[in-house]
Amino acid sequence: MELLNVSINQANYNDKPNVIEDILFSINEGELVGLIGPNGAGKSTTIKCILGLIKSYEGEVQFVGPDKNYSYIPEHPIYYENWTLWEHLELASAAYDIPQGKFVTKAKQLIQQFQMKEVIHHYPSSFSKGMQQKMMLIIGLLNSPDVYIVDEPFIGLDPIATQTFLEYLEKERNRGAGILMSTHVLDTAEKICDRFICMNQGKMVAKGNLQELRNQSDMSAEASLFELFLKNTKVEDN
Ligand SMILES: Nc1ncnc2c1ncn2[C@@H]1O[C@H](COP(=O)(O)OP(=O)(O)OP(=O)(O)O)[C@@H](O)[C@H]1O
Repeated sequence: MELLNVSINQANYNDKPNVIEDILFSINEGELVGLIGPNGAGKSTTIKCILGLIKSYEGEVQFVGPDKNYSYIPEHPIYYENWTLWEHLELASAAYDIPQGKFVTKAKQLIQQFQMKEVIHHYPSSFSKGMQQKMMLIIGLLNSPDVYIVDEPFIGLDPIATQTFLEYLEKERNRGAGILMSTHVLDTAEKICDRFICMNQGKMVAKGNLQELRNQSDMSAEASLFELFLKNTKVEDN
């Protein structure tokens, strides 16, 4: 069953027209879709359109079915300087309207799993980049949404946190959540994603599962996601 339908004809920033064009895909229940492409390809812009942060795009983004909720895990940590980790979680819980008992159990479980117990009452400005990223993951995972929109979650995470996050994603997929995840970490994406959307210079240049990408790209049955990425995003020298 479809959870999210994205059909963007074009989007622009004030001074830049057609930053992305003809982006068309959907996310189904229990599916993890990888959004890949070089720096500046338009992945974050696509995500911003989905989140409603770019008002001037042409097209439609539709969460299918009644009362669908989503979580956004940003690429760059966003936080309030004067609020502790726990206060951030309380704020998120209020925003998501999570019952108090359920919130406390889930928040403590996530804090334990992401090894942040020691800093539960500390300010995120005192955290390392990876710890700030873990706080973003914990906030994003708090409300068990129907859809996750995740923008490059892996940068700065240590291997244990990466493993914890991947296990969580797998659990959430089994529950039926759909996930759109932008990432440059192609070896991980190759292992965990069901399908891929490959963007280059604002356009979708390939989409499908690994085998479909290989067929579309005229590559062998052994071609890795990295090789498919290179083939589809090659910039010709003038
Ligand atoms: N706020 C902005 N104002 C103007 N142009 C922008 C803005 N944000 C991004 N762009 C431009 O839009 C294009 C797409 O950028 P976007 O951030 O979507 O790429 P990306 O695929 O997410 O890249 P990366 O992998 O580096 O995060 C780039 O040419 C970029 O310069």
